[in-house]
Amino acid sequence: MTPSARLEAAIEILTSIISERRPAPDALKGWGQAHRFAGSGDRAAIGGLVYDALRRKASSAYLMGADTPRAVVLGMLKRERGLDGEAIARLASGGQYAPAALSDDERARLDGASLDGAPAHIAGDYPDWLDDAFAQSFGDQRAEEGAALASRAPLDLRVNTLKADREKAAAMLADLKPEVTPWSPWGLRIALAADAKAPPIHAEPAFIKGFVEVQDEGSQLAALFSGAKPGEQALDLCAGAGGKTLALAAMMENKGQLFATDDDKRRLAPIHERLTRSGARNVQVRTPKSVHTEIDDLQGRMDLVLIDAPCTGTGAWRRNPDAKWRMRPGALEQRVKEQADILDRAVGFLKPGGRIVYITCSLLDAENGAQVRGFLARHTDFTAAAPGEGVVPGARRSAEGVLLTPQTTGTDGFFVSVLRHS
Ligand SMILES: C[S@@+](CC[C@H](N)C(=O)[O-])C[C@H]1O[C@@H](n2cnc3c(N)ncnc32)[C@H](O)[C@@H]1O
Repeated sequence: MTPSARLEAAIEILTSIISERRPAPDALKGWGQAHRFAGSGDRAAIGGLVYDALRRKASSAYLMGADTPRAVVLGMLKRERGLDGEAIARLASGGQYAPAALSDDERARLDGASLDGAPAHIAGDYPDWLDDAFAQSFGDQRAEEGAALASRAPLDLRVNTLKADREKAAAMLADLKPEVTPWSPWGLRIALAADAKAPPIHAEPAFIKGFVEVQDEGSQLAALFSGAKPGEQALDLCAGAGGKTLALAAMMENKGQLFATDDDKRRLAPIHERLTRSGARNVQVRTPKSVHTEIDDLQGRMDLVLIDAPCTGTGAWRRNPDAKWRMRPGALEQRVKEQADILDRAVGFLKPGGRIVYITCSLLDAENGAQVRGFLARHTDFTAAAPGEGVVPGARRSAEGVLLTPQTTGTDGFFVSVLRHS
């Protein structure tokens, strides 16, 4: 396909995402099935255009003075890809399979429009209704924080120290030019170009042998900040597919016990294969039963209960730009209630002096600082602390926890609080 035809396809797919409220992966897959002639390079390039348009939807529409899918895609080429009016006119040529030729107004906007004077939620590309929440978290930095959250994320890997060290893993992955991540002691980073497909990391010998796992550096740091130690008794209460569990297991060097569970057995299922590959031998997976008795025997026995809580996922918008425009206020209320319930449940599993490490991939105070303040008000025998002092100098620290963001630490957004029983 020509670059112009890819652009036309991206406009068509964005139309289906916006007008039919279709999830982006679903719309991209549907288009691929209906256009079998498109090769994998075409599909990756079109996916890159669609995701970049979603990332910069509000600011691109503002530049173009219209919020149609065509305007958003054209504006994105200027805003995200740095193309000038001339280059965009060559793509939108009006030729066969190409988008219609630029109107005079479109051309004028692509040549001259800017974001000067745009409100924070436009310059930061986040939903208008979240502006108060962003202001609470970031004050007058919210446009910059939002813009960083709208950027493309790299591919981060965590080196599994049960099997390899960073040098060895990097040498095995040399073709992909991995770089050491700035903060995590286990991280390797692979930069992704806009049109490049993510490398098939699952097919790399380093992955197959369990030397590396895919994990954002922010998620690695959240695990690091748990302070899990060899010999401890630890419970990962929201283990999901096991991203944090695997990191904790490596920190514990196969000594002590790590229990992993989750409310949803389908989410938990992939953990078994991942644990086998990792060489972790001190992890017991407790699959949920219909009546929740699977971890009753752990009451009062844990040094550490990790809660990687269900949350709005606002911190992961770099990876899932579709989600930010689909999020609704009711989802935040629901998550806040679930988080409070899980925090209260965790208390019973601690031994005296034990700690809860509460993690979200949210940037919203309701799920972070306010959630911790609520917990402390209900449980006066706990204190809160922000972990990781000196590890990540740019991160925002508060009495309740530490907040990592794409803008300050170059990671996904993560909040971590250590709640210690006194
Ligand atoms: C952020 S995800 C966990 C991600 C995982 N820890 C990782 O690092 O890959 C949150 C998880 O919490 C689970 N969850 C939601 N409500 C829960 C509850 N009440 N108790 C336990 N787990 C719950 C969800 O099924 C989901 O897998």
